[in-house]
Formats: sequence, C-alpha cells, structure tokens
Amino acid sequence: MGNLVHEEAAGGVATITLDSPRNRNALSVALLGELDAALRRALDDPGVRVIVLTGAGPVFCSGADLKEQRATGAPVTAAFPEIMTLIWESPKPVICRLNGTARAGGLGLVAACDFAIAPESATFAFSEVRLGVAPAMIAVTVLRRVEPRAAAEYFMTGETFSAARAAEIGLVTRAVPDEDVDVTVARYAEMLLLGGPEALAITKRLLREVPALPMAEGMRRMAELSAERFTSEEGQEGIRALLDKRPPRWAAALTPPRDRS
Ligand SMILES: CC(C)(COP(=O)([O-])OP(=O)([O-])OC[C@H]1O[C@@H](n2cnc3c(N)ncnc32)[C@H](O)[C@@H]1OP(=O)([O-])[O-])[C@@H](O)C(=O)NCCC(=O)NCCSC(=O)C[C@@](C)(O)CC(=O)[O-]
Repeated sequence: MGNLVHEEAAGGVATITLDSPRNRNALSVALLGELDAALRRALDDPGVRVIVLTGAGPVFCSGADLKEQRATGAPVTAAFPEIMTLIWESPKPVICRLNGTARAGGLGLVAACDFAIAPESATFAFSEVRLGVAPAMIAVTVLRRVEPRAAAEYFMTGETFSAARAAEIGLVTRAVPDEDVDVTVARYAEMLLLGGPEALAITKRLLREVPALPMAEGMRRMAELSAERFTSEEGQEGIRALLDKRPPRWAAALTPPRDRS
C-alpha cells in the first residue's frame, strides 16, 4: 500500500482513495503509479466484485500535477491513458464516489467510471484551455459520456459548472445532497452485488460495443450472446434461483485475463 493512494475491501467492494489532499489529489507520477497498482490489485482479487474510486479532502481530483509539471518540464500524465482504459474496460463495475469538486484530468477519471455520484456542493471545470493546454486524453472518456453541445461549451470556455448541471449533461450519474453521497454509493454497490458477475462484465462490454455496430450485425451478434447467456452456468443459476424463490449463488468475480475488446 502506498502513501498517495489507499485501499480497503469489505463485503465484495474495494474502495480506492486518492489521498493527497495537500495538492487536491493532483495526478502526479507517483499518485498515478499507485493508482494503477491499486486498480490492478482490485481487478485481480476474486473477492472484489465492485470497485469504488474516491478521494480524501475537499477535492476529488485537481487534474494533472501542475507543480510537478513545472518542476520537471516533462509530461506527468504518461500513465494516465492506461489507467482510464483499465477502468473503462474493467469487467468489474466501477463507481466514482466524488468527495468534492473536480477539474480537468480529474473529470477524465469521473467519465471513465461506470457510475459517478457527486455532492451537490461540488463544482466542475474543464480548465485546460485556460492553461493553454488541451483536454486531449480526457476527451476519450468524456466524449463518450457528455452530450456534444455541452462538451463543446465547457471544453472551449473552461467555465465552472455545478454538480446538477454535470448530471444533466451526463458527466455524473447523480448529484445528491452532500450528506446523501455515501448512502447513494452504498445503494448502487448493493444493486451491483445482486447481478451475476459475468452478466455484469458482458453488459458493460455491450454498452461499449453495441452503439458502434451496424443494425443487422448488432441484432445477429446480440441474439447469439443472448442465447449463450441463457445456457451459461450463471444464467441457469440465476433462473433456477428465481423460480426456486431463493437468492442466486454466484461464482467468484471475474479476474484477468481481462476482456480488452
Ligand atoms: C481544484 C481547486 C478548484 C481546489 O480549490 P481549493 O480547494 O480552494 O484549493 P487551492 O486552490 O487553495 O489549492 C490548494 C493547494 O493545492 C495545489 N493544487 C491545486 N491544484 C493543483 C494541481 N492541479 N497541481 C498541483 N497543485 C495543485 C495549490 O497550488 C495549492 O497549493 P499551495 O498553494 O497550498 O502550495 C483549485 O485548486 C484549482 O483550480 N486547481 C487547478 C485545477 C486545474 O486547473 N487543473 C488543470 C490540470 S491540467 C490537466 O489536467 C490536463 C489533462 C490531463 O486534462 C490533459 C489531457 O487530458 O490531455
């Protein structure tokens, strides 16, 4: 366990905390290295079925570490694309529990997660252009979540917007009263623990793939997948459990080799 990222696991849920409040959890080389290792441990642990990503202090993440960038003169975020991809392609669902505000690169992480629960007091900004840099890497996740007009508006103006607006444009799943963040995250984690781990991993993959498929090919491939699921061990257990009026007994969560499609 490192100094800048902490992990704990309980009841099938691993919580990974960015813990560098002095610079508002800025993405330094060291923090990114620890985050990458923590994510891989959670992905590799068959006891972990849901991952929660959060931060310590008043800010979830302030984006690239600008002080380190100035001191070293080299890009500090070389490891960032791989981390966003790990989250995006993780067969286990990932919930972002926003402990507060986020900026720039921090919003790339938010968008990479399957769910994001934000406190109403949080504010957001894609501040890159105001620094003379571009929201380049984060565009890859953010543009898959946020509607195009809103992306153009906030990417190009750098204007600060509210958590409620972030929910409206698809950047976060829900903006809730600050005191309700934990209960809302727990409710999502509980719902996710009810699903079959394989079914969830496959559903996450189809959410990524189906929109890009031509209609006829989409129908053909999804009909095949649907049939496979009904005959899979997990599908049979889920249906048996429903008909027997008992909770399903799921096998352990999926572990790597991860699905990279
Ligand atoms: C986050 C709030 C609103 C909190 O606002 P606040 O809670 O009022 O905190 P603060 O502004 O008083 O900051 C507290 C301390 O954190 C430091 N700090 C704060 N942010 C950073 C940072 N990023 N890197 C390094 N240090 C940072 C800041 O310098 C200060 O240090 P001190 O003066 O006490 O020594 C405010 O601090 C803020 O606006 N920070 C700057 C956010 C920003 O502009 N980030 C842009 C990063 S560029 C980026 O992420 C590029 C990328 C990755 O998207 C490119 C791509 O996608 O290709």
